[in-house]
Amino acid sequence: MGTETKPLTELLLYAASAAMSCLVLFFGLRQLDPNRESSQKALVQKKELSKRLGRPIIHTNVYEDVIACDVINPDHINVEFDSIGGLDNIKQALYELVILPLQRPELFSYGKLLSPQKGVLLYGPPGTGKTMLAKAIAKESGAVFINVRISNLMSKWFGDAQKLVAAVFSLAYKLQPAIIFIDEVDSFLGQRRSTDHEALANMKTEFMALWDGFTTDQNARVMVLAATNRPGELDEAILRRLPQAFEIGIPDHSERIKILKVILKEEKVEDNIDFDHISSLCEGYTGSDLLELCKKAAFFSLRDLLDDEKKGKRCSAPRPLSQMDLEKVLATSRKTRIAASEYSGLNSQSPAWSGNSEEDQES
Ligand SMILES: Nc1ncnc2c1ncn2[C@@H]1O[C@H](COP(=O)(O)OP(=O)(O)OP(=O)(O)O)[C@@H](O)[C@H]1O
Repeated sequence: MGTETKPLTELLLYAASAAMSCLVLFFGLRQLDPNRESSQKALVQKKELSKRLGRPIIHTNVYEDVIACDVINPDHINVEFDSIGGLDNIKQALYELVILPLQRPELFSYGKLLSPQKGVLLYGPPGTGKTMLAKAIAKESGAVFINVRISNLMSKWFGDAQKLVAAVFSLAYKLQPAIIFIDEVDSFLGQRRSTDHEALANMKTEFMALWDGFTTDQNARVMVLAATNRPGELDEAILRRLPQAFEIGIPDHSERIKILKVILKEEKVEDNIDFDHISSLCEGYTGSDLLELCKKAAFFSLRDLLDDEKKGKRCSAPRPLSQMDLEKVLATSRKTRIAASEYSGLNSQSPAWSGNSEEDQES
């Protein structure tokens, strides 16, 4: 090898080792990045969202990326108003107050009287369908559903919680129409206590300020839906921002019939089920209890199929669910109005707007 090629070889070697060092540094730092996993997840979500919106990926900051993980594309929500049994008056009111302004904002631009609500509260016992209703609203209005998890904001991102709260609103604005859903709102925006951590107090203040900003912005197709089992624990300042509140109470007899029919709509069931009778055996049951009842009842037909198989019979599918299956479950469960009584105990100091409760209507 000639003496003139030696410097060239050395140069190449230097270049190769410098390139290797850069690569090692680059990949090493990427591995050490604590936000790597959530950024990757958020990028996938962003691509999905941009596909639905039919436009390039929106520019987001790192905080919005974290929130993007909790954004649900309405096309992927499998709950619609028809999947909810009962609550007919509430569904109608929510259509006018929430869905219409998101779908057809131009209708609400004539004068102040028709200016859209920016926040609605759903309150009532657990399992009565508040989350389901919020998702159905997002589905029906084509709005992205941002499920704000306070635990997410407060846990590993504790120091940045205020920035994350800001990101909830800025992302909602970028993706509008959008619904910001805050489940268990009392745990986040409940009455202020002297024991509240400073970060939580700051987060609440930030949330209220941003919310007020949206309320006055006519171009924002963003709605806050809040849900709680403990309306009595909400801060006065929050109640003022949620003038429209709906009690999602324990269903009555006719609503239970509707819920049972909705739950069993797509299932294989016998034609002669006496829904009126079954409903009368389910006093105090919530929609969630009724779902559990039907799930347990469905196991009887599965057990029959397995028994038949043991006896050497060939069965292609379990038999349809029968009235007897439902009655058997009801006979073994001692479920009464526990949920209802717990609820009224929890909310003995009900706010002024909770006057028309299920209990009142029935008595
Ligand atoms: N009115 C209803 N019609 C049909 N199904 C219902 C109804 N209410 C509740 N369910 C069933 O119960 C499940 C639980 O309801 P959901 O989570 O919406 O209740 P929730 O009021 O938000 O409860 P929590 O306060 O515990 O969050 C729903 O996913 C649905 O399957």
